[in-house]
Amino acid sequence: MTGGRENLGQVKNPEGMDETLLSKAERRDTAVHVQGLRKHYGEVHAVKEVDLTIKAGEVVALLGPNGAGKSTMVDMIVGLTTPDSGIVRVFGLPPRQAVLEGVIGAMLQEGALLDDATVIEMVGMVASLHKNPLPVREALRKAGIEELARRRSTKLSTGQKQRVRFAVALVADPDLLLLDEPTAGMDVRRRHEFWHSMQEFTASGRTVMFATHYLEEAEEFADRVVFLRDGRIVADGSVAQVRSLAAGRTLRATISGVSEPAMRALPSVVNVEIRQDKVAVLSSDSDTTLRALLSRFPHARDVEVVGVGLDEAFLALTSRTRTSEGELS
Ligand SMILES: Nc1ncnc2c1ncn2[C@@H]1O[C@H](COP(=O)(O)OP(=O)(O)OP(=O)(O)O)[C@@H](O)[C@H]1O
Repeated sequence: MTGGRENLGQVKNPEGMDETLLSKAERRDTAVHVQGLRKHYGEVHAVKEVDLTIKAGEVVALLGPNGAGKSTMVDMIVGLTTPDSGIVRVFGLPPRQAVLEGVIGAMLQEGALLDDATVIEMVGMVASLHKNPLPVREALRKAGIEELARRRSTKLSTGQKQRVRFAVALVADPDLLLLDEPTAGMDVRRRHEFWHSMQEFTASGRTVMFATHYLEEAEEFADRVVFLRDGRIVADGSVAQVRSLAAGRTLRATISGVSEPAMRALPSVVNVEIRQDKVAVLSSDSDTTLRALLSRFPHARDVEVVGVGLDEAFLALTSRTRTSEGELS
């Protein structure tokens, strides 16, 4: 750590948890700091004890199946949902303060638009709430909706509404953009335009965290992928790690009397599924795994090796338990 640290001690934050104060330099370099975050709704534990740090300038995709807790996480980072316990800091600030200071721009799934206002009026209203907003026309241009400026929100398509929400998020000229399924409802061309605008934003070194169901988007636009399942981070790695996993192969075979630990013990095995005597093994190096499998189980029958799609890699990842470091192996 560099100099300038103001306080190295542990303090009690308002939620009653210990928190290490960040130095000025760390506050500048750490876009999101989440520690021991939990949220439940009745019986449902939407987010369970999540720790996450995002450095300034990172583009992070939050992936996970329906109900994994992605929106709850995003809502807590934006300050719309209060955690049961845990800490959230955005560039060292509590979420609501970060929003008020224009540090966070958010584009949420259910972000309401005013029926009677035009697009330019809505974005203008939000701009007037911030200290140093972008000129409204510039926010519209960046979101690719200049031509919709005089349109009322009742006359917008789903994809157009998403882009208006994007302009609302951009107009604060934030350091961190939080996006919850930003391209939902957009066709392929609009999706590309959207991500093009986003790249313009990230090129200036700003931080983005987006929740998505689309692996291709995560692969193409994120530096880092965080997988959530059942309210926990089950994997956290660079896009290169995910790519190498997706470049793996599945070996299928029929092996009588097979056990999961025996299959997991084979080299380069990432995931194992067994149904009766049918085995499917996800491998990051299928040649090595195949040689070991045939040597260990010479009676294996119907052996085949097939490519793994991103979807399969994703399912394998989200069905695994987290390693001690939380990294992809
Ligand atoms: N306001 C709420 N009241 C009750 N339960 C909720 C509420 N919000 C979320 N949940 C529950 O918490 C869990 C996590 O939901 P969340 O919306 O965070 O997941 P998600 O990963 O964003 O899902 P999706 O991809 O479907 O949007 C789910 O079981 C959901 O039903």
